[in-house]
Amino acid sequence: MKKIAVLGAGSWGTALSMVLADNGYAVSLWSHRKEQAEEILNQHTNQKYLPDVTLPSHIQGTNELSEALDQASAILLVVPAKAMRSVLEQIKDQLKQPMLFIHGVKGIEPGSFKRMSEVIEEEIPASLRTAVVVLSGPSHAEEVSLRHPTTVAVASSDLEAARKAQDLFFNHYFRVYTNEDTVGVEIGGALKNIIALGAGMLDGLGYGDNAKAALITRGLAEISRLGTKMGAHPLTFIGLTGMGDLIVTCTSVHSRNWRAGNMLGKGKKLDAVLQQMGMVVEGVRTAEAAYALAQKMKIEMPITTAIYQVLFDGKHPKTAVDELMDRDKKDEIAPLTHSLAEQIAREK
Ligand SMILES: NC(=O)C1=CN([C@@H]2O[C@H](COP(=O)(O)OP(=O)(O)OC[C@H]3O[C@@H](n4cnc5c(N)ncnc54)[C@H](OP(=O)(O)O)[C@@H]3O)[C@@H](O)[C@H]2O)C=CC1
Ligand SMILES: O=C(CO)COP(=O)(O)O
Repeated sequence: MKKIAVLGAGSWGTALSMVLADNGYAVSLWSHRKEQAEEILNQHTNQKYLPDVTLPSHIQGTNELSEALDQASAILLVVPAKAMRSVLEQIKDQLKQPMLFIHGVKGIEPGSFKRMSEVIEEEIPASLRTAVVVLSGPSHAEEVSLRHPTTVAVASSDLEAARKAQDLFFNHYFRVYTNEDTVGVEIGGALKNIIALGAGMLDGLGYGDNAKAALITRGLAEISRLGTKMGAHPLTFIGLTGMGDLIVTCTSVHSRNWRAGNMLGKGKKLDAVLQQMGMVVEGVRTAEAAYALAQKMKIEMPITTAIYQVLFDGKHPKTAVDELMDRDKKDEIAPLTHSLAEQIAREK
């Protein structure tokens, strides 16, 4: 039985381990907390992150990175974005041969504002990695752990590596598409969390479906503007990892970003919200990163800016909505066709 090392034993690392175990792989699921690793190993549960789920017995919990990596044929990283670099620093001296690196992280590194595949490529020497693949799409861990039908994309500039990742995860309830646009898949997956915070705020304020549809659609427009400027293919944003993930995260009660936004919309303070969540809410730090990138690259991102101001400048969510509605009159499509023309020119 081939072995996969899964690093990060939160909701998503655990749910993806179940998919791999269902596909016949032995999974070594690493937690940085000893008691959690022992719970997974001995009780076959992960009560904090996926209560009421029984894990297949060939998912072995471990607190030792060396044990997780021993004999593994691929590494799946599923830690919060802010922890990615430190986990890579801990594993790089333990790698004995080049490995396939896959990550399922939807965030941008705080401070450097780098995408996760860039962080992996910086930390792991080329001689120790065969390729880097990102797995992303509309996929709440809670539903995957119930084996409900789910679709995702695996993206890499190395299409063969993406196909290998597709083979690892693909099964009758987990349908996996390949994509060659790593930038678009990573930017869509990370930035949808900011819009999901906004969706929660709208619901918390008591607004309806019109406002939510507007937020999702115009949110996607500004994500696409930034993403294409960073080199993404514009069509990626209407796929699973763009529009698909926006739909699920902005409308599902499973979404931690939506739930956090909802509490903010009802007037709770950010610190209290994050404390109550007790799980990663990637959209908060990603809002900081996207706001900084938008300023640096001179991209208009009014919704991201408004959410940033609610999170960090104490702006009331209702004031943010009012200001967005009162902005200058615009054309809907012209700025997008401009980005598309730029992309076509780049590809020529
Ligand atoms: N949940 C989901 O449905 C999905 C999540 N994702 C993405 O997956 C990534 C992980 O999220 P998710 O699993 O949901 O998060 P959770 O909050 O459920 O779990 C995070 C896990 O990472 C651990 N962790 C925190 N800091 C460190 C560190 N410094 N070193 C090692 N481990 C650490 C936590 O440990 P501790 O318990 O000690 O805090 C916990 O086990 C995020 O980028 C998220 O956007 C993507 C798709 C779906
Ligand atoms: O990315 C996700 C679903 O596709 C999970 O979103 P949350 O982190 O908001 O729960």
